[in-house]
Amino acid sequence: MTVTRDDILRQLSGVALPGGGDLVSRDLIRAVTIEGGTVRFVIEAATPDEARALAPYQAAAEAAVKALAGVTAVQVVMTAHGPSAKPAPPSLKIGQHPTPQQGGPQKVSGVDRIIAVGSGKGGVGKSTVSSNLAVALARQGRRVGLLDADIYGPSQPRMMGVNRRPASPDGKIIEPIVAHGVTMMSIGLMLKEDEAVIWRGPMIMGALQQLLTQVAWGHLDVLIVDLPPGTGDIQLTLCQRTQLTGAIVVSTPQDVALLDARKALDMFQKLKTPVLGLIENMSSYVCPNCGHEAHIFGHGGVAEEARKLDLPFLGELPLALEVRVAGDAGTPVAAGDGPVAEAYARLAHRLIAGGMA
Ligand SMILES: Nc1ncnc2c1ncn2[C@@H]1O[C@H](COP(=O)(O)OP(=O)(O)OP(=O)(O)O)[C@@H](O)[C@H]1O
Repeated sequence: MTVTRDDILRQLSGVALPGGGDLVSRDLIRAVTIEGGTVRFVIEAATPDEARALAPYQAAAEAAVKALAGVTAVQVVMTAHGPSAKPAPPSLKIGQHPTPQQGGPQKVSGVDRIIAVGSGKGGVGKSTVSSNLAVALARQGRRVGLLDADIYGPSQPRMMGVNRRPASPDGKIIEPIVAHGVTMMSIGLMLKEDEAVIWRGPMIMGALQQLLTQVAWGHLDVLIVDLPPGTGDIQLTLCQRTQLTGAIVVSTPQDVALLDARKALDMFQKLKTPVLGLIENMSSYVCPNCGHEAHIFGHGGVAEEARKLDLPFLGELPLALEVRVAGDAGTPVAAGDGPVAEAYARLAHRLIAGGMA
């Protein structure tokens, strides 16, 4: 049996690295060649220090590839750029007219599942849920991507603690950034801080298409897409052009938020995107001083709505100061321990058990 490049990358994506990700998702594999039963490849670290840290994983990489049927010999070379060989600044410009697409919604290469996280109303915690869910899934061993598609108000760079511009040395492919074990990309990383995006629909569609197809996502079990609030061009483009596993709708229990959540649900149904379930965020507040539990935005409204619409209710997430503080500090609360991290772990487990992530 002849081994293929994809077989090799699949094996190498099983070699997990400290700090999250694996040899493939962190984009460290270069120059894969196959000659008969002999496989050669290069592990290319960014710096000599990184190469030293990766040295113990070279043998694991070799063993993983050797385990493939048809492979008789494996030669791995570890290289490192000198400190001066930093990735070139991105020459790829985000924002262009979309290229025509034949046929119906398409898959994103290497990505097994795509979950869109939406809300009708802004500020209900959709970005918070997206980042925390991504981190919780990664902690349970899934290969997770996070795409911040909130073109008008990208908040994932702040929430995931990333402010480095992704490199695009060839001007065609963008190398995503790995943070908290999640491969992430946001349009916010490609814009200057304080730069406003003033685009019409076609430009937005083109930018989304670039973020999906020109980012080297690697092999992912699931890509979480953090949508902007509402029911606009991004939602329409994503649902019509990309094969989605489904959508999750986040709402607070407040009536006014639920009203908008219904619109988002209606949109996903019209676009024939399966709704995987609803999440109630800011469900209850436990006073850190006296332990009293209050329901600032009401309670149970989202579960009730899910029941009425015969949709799965995926869970409640509390309103907690630590959630906001962790988000602002760039380390999602799900990366730590405690009741909120546990709530996210349960949510992640439920999605994995259901084959959704
Ligand atoms: N459960 C929570 N407990 C405390 N603060 C929260 C919680 N969920 C979200 N927040 C905070 O509320 C604010 C809005 O959250 P977030 O940005 O996630 O909402 P959004 O729905 O994505 O908003 P937008 O519509 O602006 O994209 C953030 O400051 C966030 O830290």
